[in-house]
Amino acid sequence: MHVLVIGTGYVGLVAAAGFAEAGHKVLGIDTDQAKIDKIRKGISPIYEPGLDDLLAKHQASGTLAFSLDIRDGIAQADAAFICVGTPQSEDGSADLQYVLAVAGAIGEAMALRPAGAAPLVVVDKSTVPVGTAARVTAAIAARTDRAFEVVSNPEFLREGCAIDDFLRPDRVVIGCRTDHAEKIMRGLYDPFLQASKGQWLRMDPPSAELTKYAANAMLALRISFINEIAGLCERVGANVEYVKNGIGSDHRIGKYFLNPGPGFGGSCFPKDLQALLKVGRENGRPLRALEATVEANRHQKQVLALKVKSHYGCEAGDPAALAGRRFALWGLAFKAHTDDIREAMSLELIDSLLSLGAEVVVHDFEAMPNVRAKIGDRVAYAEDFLAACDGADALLVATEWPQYASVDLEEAGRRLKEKVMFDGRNLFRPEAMGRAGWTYHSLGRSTAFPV
Ligand SMILES: NC(=O)c1ccc[n+]([C@@H]2O[C@H](COP(=O)([O-])OP(=O)(O)OC[C@H]3O[C@@H](n4cnc5c(N)ncnc54)[C@H](O)[C@@H]3O)[C@@H](O)[C@H]2O)c1
Ligand SMILES: O=c1ccn([C@@H]2O[C@H](COP(=O)(O)OP(=O)(O)O[C@H]3O[C@H](CO)[C@@H](O)[C@H](O)[C@H]3O)[C@@H](O)[C@H]2O)c(=O)[nH]1
Repeated sequence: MHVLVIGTGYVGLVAAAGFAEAGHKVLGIDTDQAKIDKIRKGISPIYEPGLDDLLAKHQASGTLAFSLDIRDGIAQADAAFICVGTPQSEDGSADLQYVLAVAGAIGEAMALRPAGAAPLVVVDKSTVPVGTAARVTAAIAARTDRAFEVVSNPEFLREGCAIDDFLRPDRVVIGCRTDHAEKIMRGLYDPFLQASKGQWLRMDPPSAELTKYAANAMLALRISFINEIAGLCERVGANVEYVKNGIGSDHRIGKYFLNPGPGFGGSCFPKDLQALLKVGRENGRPLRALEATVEANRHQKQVLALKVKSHYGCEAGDPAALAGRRFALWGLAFKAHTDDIREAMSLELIDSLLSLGAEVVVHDFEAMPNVRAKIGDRVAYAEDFLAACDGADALLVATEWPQYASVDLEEAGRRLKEKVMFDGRNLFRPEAMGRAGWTYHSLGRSTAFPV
């Protein structure tokens, strides 16, 4: 089949490479000339494991190409995927200007399709609020009388394992009204569903649109819930890792995606939660559990800074207790295996420490260039994560890069002034840390002291 993928960011680039991998002929479109130039050289503009290889392989074989102009591929396309951004507007709603601009461009270009061609399946893959398929339909129909159908096909990939998520999906959700659209979409996704034994879920477009937001809201709710349970564990002398296993062993709950952390971030959860809250308010159905999820996360993003302040006595009335202290911070990305720092808690933590007069030396395996571009020299950058510890008062962990978990702790301890750690990802076992001479603060577990 012939596929147009419009917008070559995280989602579009992965989808384009993924459909090419399944043997379809794909044309990726973006308005960003520099991005297209880079991709044409086989270089991914984003850090996503495995993506460079797929881009190079399929551009070389001729199944995958890129262009700035939608008109280059519209005539023969069976499906056109809209994968542009839907950022958060000031009022919290999803900003649809890019989606609707693409819809307009598709409408204009439809005249290039042969009269009598099968209806073009236009696919909303961007995360969009309920009712957007209808708005995209209206925007295209205002510009053409050629046949088309708009379907909703939300994307569930996670950054850092996007290729695998795309090629082996748990499920593919399709909101469509006709069998023609379903047949085209099924033809595109069947190879992936066969590989993953994933489910094919056909529904109406509004249900598909809402499924995407509800999925992210449910996942975020789990995280805020376990984070609050972790806070309670600390107060009552329980261990959140045991509690997690205890509740997760019930198959109705499950153990996955239930790790306490320093607050969720990223390009999706924060904005999608706000967009869903807005839809709820607009429709007279406020989503109170979701409001609490957001509020809990706002608090959670401060949790490491609060532990640091309490350890050094700021809260006991000495506001200057952090002045002149130096902290090593491991991890800047909002999670491991990505260079993405959007809504990353590390940035809030840095702000808190700097505002109290501390110095911060940071390390991340992929995200340092993005942080440098955002906050420049407000922090120092260490090329090596052990070097970040040199002369620091304490070590803070914000991102769960696996390399941090297998560090030589003796060496890290030798480089610090004192063996003190604030671990926002529970990478180590408190008892072992205490035995190794550390003061070890983590989440939902009692602080370990040197024994
Ligand atoms: N990033 C994720 O992990 C993820 C996962 C699932 C769903 N989503 C959703 O998918 C959508 C895209 O997200 P993303 O992270 O890929 O965004 P992104 O910002 O990385 O990429 C969007 C791309 O669209 C391009 N673009 C903008 N206007 C255009 C136009 N008129 N024509 C052609 N290209 C245009 C931009 O230049 C950019 O390259 C969003 O709605 C997002 O919520 C993202
Ligand atoms: O047990 C967990 C799991 C995640 N997180 C945090 O939650 C955030 C989001 O993580 P993750 O979901 O892995 O990353 P994303 O790449 O943002 O993916 C989410 O957002 C995408 C965009 O909508 C969806 O497609 C995915 O299904 C959805 O998981 C990060 O800050 C994680 O550190 C935790 O704190 N504990």
